[in-house]
Amino acid sequence: MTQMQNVVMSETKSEVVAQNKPQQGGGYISISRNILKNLEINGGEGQRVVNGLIESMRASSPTHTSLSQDQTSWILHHPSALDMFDQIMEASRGKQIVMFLDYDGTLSPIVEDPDRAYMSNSMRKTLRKLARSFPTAIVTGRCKDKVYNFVRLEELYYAGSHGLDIKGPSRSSKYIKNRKAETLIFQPASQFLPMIDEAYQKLVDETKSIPGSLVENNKFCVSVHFRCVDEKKWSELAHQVKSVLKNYPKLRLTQGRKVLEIRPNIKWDKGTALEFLLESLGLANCNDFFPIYIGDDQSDEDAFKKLRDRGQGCGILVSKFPKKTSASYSLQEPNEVMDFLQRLVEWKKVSMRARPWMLMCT
Ligand SMILES: O=P(O)(O)OC[C@H]1O[C@H](O[C@H]2O[C@H](CO)[C@@H](O)[C@H](O)[C@H]2O)[C@H](O)[C@@H](O)[C@@H]1O
Repeated sequence: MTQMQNVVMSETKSEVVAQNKPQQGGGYISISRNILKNLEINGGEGQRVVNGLIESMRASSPTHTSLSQDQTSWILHHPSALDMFDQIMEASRGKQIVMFLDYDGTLSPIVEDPDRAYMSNSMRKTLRKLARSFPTAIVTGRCKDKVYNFVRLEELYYAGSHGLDIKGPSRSSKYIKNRKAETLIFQPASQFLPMIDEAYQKLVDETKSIPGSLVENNKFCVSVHFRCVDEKKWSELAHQVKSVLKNYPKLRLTQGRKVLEIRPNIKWDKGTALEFLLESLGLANCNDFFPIYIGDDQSDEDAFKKLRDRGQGCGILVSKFPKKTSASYSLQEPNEVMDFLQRLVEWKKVSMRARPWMLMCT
């Protein structure tokens, strides 16, 4: 391994198994969502709800190995964005491409220690070029400052805490014409800050007895990681999280990759953040733009769905295995994301050479 920390190789498949396990009334995800919905809205119904949460956590255990959906049929429905590159570019013809990128699992490989989820230098170089070619935003569950420390590019938009903390580029890019965007700062849940801080502290205290658990303060949301927790302890952890949350009906619980995420119970997610950013770019009400959103996690589904509902652009899911998704295309891992972004930059260069007048409309 060349990374500073071992990249987690085995987990994705099992998570996907969980999400595709067929159940009455829909796939695993919908059942899991109902469970979470209960937790969110009613504050839960005691043991039954906690059991549901544990089941959902357990379903992503590495001991589950069989896939319920055939890889070949899934890839037919979600073909590789690299294989479909020309078709995607054809669909964007005459439109301004706008790039939205998730961070963990998309720009950086999944690792055990969230503080060491470094992005490679070649990915950084690629991103820099990308931002010179198209307006580019990072949309992440991480707190904005933390993700900025990993990415370190001033020319990007950053939407941290699942879009609850948005900031425009501090260095201008020739492709960002809306000068107001450069001073953009938006925090739709700032009144939740004291509550989140308090809940964070309580979650730290409550879960400290569980070896391997890690509570991360992402400013407008809190992540309780269980990637390094022995599966036998997941039930205890779920109980602890639930017992803290019952005192915070204004917070809701969602689940990502081996992580429980606690956030304000407001209608704001990566999808609404995407819409907000398009608006800030002055693009929301016109048709001549083409948003591309690339992400790997459950929270990215809100953005994929938003694009589908608007009938604009496309979503690309980063996954090696079949997953229920609203994205149209797939890429297997961050290295493929980098290849795709590099091709975009090249494509832009070539089309500028061929049609320099295009500079007028990009
Ligand atoms: O929206 P994202 O950028 O994908 O952020 C979602 C969560 O990402 C991070 O956790 C995930 O990546 C870690 C590092 O690879 C991994 O250890 C963990 O298991 C994953 O869930 C981040 O640490 C969380 O705070 C984000 O909510």
